[in-house]
Amino acid sequence: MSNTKTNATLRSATPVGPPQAPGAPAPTVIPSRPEPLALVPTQTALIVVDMQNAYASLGGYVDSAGFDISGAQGTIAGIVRAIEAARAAGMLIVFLQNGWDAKYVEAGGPGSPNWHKSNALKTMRAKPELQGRFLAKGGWDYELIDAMKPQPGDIVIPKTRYSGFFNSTLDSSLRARGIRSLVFTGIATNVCVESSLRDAFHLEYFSLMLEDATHELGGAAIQQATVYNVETFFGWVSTVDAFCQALAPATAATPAKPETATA
Ligand SMILES: NC(=O)N/C=C\C(=O)O
Repeated sequence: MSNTKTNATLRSATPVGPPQAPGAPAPTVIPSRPEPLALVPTQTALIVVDMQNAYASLGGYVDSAGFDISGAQGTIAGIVRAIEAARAAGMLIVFLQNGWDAKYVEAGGPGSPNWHKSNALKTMRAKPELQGRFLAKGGWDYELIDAMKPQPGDIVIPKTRYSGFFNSTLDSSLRARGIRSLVFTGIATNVCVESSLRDAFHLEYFSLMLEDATHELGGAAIQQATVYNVETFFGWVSTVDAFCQALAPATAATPAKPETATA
């Protein structure tokens, strides 16, 4: 929770959200900071960022590279609850999946900043016995964790860089379905979640981040930095409990209608 003076001053009780055409379904108001956010569930997608063994399982890439993922279990439980509530309310569920082909061509060579900054690539270069282990399509590390297997109607979108919008079909998939608002969950708060949410802002989506359904790479202060950035500059911040409770009436009124599977 961010307690800055600036945010306290700018907080408001009046809901905001995408404009609605006359006759559009009534929005659901999610308690959030700095204002409540009004979302129409059928025009909203829950984005699950990179919940792969690489980021959420012991022995995966970030664990092997030395990051602390001891909090990931709580994050997983929060995401599972958010997915269930979102699906029941008729929201689209989108799983982002980060990685590259088995030969790492998509990762870029020394001419790409990704080659120099990716801790997966750096760890494999430092320990050649691990070469091919991390984030390679077809491998265990790349797979979504067991708790998050997509269901019919969900969408899985591969990506090769931190932002889910870069060189991917995410934006066109959302626009084709009339999606105006996004709810962000996943790992890592400060890398792929924040990169994707920032791009969503520039593409005119209203973005909500569920802070307890995200996990950082770098420590608690890093988590707070992203929460501050989202709340102050790029979107809105809420919790899994607040999200699920707000959607409960919508869930009762709107039976889930899965779309044609594209996963
Ligand atoms: N999913 C992520 O936030 N990834 C962060 C770092 C990486 O992929 O190296």
